[in-house]
Amino acid sequence: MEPFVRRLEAAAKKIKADLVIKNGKIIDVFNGELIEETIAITDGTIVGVGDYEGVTTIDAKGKFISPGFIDGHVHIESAMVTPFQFSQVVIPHGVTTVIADPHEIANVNGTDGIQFMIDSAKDAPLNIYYMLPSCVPATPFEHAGAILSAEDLQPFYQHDCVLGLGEVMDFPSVFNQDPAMLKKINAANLLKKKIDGHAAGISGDPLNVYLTAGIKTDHECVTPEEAYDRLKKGMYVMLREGSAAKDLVSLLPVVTERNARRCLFVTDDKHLDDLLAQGSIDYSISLSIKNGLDPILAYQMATINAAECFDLKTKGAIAPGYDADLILLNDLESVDIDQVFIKGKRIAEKGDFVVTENTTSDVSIPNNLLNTVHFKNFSVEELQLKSLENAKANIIEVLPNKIITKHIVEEIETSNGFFQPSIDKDQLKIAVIERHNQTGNIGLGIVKGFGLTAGAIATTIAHDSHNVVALATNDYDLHKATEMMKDMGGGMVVIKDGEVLASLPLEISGLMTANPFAIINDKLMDIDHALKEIGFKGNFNPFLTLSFLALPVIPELKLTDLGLFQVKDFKHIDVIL
Ligand SMILES: Nc1ncnc2[nH]cnc12
Ligand SMILES: [Mn+2]
Repeated sequence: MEPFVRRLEAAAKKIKADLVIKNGKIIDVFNGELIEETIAITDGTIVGVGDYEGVTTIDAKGKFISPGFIDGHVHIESAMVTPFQFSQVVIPHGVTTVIADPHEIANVNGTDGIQFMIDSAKDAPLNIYYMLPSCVPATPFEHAGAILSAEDLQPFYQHDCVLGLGEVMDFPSVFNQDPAMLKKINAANLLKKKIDGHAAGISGDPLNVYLTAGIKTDHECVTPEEAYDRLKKGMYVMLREGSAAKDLVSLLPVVTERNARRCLFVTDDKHLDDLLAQGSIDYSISLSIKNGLDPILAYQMATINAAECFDLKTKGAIAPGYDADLILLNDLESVDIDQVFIKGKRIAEKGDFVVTENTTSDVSIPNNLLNTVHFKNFSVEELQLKSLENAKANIIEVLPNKIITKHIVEEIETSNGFFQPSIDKDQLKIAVIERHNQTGNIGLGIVKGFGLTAGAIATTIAHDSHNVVALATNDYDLHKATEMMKDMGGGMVVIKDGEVLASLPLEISGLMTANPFAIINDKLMDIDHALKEIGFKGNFNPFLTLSFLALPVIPELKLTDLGLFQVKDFKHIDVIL
């Protein structure tokens, strides 16, 4: 019997459902209530909520049953693992669907990177949808490993997993009607696809340009006022709780019974160790409830709101015709997950991944995604920053758990005509080394707020162009750290007195590794210990924070391979005044 007919027969109780789940307290996301009914599932689809019998019966024993959680905006690469591995990490946390934006790997390997992410997702039990990278490179003020045009993106719209155009970050290119950007936006609108926004620091009338262009979401709000302004204009607001950007609690005051349906949860960028230790959207729910949000609103934000934002018509609810992506919970407020089902199949139990038929992705890594760190050798002297006695400088000040930075001006120490990093003043040297096109570009700057007392750190995760970004207390360790990036083919490294204290190779585009996530987590622990040896005491993730200092579309002051960049005026400025 054809599956569709089987489902109708099961719905009509003319045949038994494949599976029924009895005695559960179901979250009815439409009425916002708990209902005690039986869920009938056939061919992975919910065919009935009511009084049903099934070939197999699961007794939920009074547990709560939620629709599977949806992460509305995530860069999978930021977890440093492949989509297949990523699904094994997030499913035990109740995430059954993600909308991902592969612009990280696209900035390194262009369309080959996007294709790899789509192929790698096919093996994964997690429902992975993609938004196509709209800004590669993010701005004209940096060099990435690719330049993606509307023509490059067009073929990918044929994939069912592609929902639309990913976060439009280059606001001036929309505001000034740059032809290349308008072509990408028009293509998505003509195909009636979704378009994600990124409107960091933009409010009031200029924001109308985004909405008029069809850009309907934003994940960059850092204040309730910004969120309110976006909701008023018809935007969906994505409350972000990631590893570097933790904006959820400060945004919660904007959420009311009346507007909650236009709010959803996203992680955006969450490191593997945070996902394993803290969780994903499950953590966002529990954190929201802990901070006073009504539990039902929180579960609606994590499920049906995200599904409706992206027109996923069979996701986000426990109702006939919806996919049987659901979670059994022991407790709603603490989001204590007992079992996770995807399309009616039990995938995770008590926080562990239930072995499914395929536990390793059989997608091989294309060669051109390996060994992607290319830059000419340079001397330590080329890392020096010319300065004057008693000079002042434009300095990037980092804020814990934020990806925005402050632009401050301070007096710096100078000797022999060059800037001297100062541990007392917490003024460290930062460098961005272009690694894709052998341009030889080295952007130099000064950063405050990391508090390192020795050594250097470097990584090839440097949003969004993913050049090498390095931070140091001295030029020798800075040079060694950047050299290690080339030797390792990308990743993360901690250096002290010329020695490698800890490292994590990321062989795929310098962003991810195909190694099992457990191995990566151990190496991240080693890195945490090594960070302490160079004096890091902050309550934030220094590598993730460092990785955002090269992203010139997030206020206030950032650094690209072309130099210091003042975001509000969208222009480069000198370091030394
Ligand atoms: N929040 C963000 N905005 C733009 N690019 C990003 N890459 C990773 N996170 C990002
Ligand atoms: Mn963004």
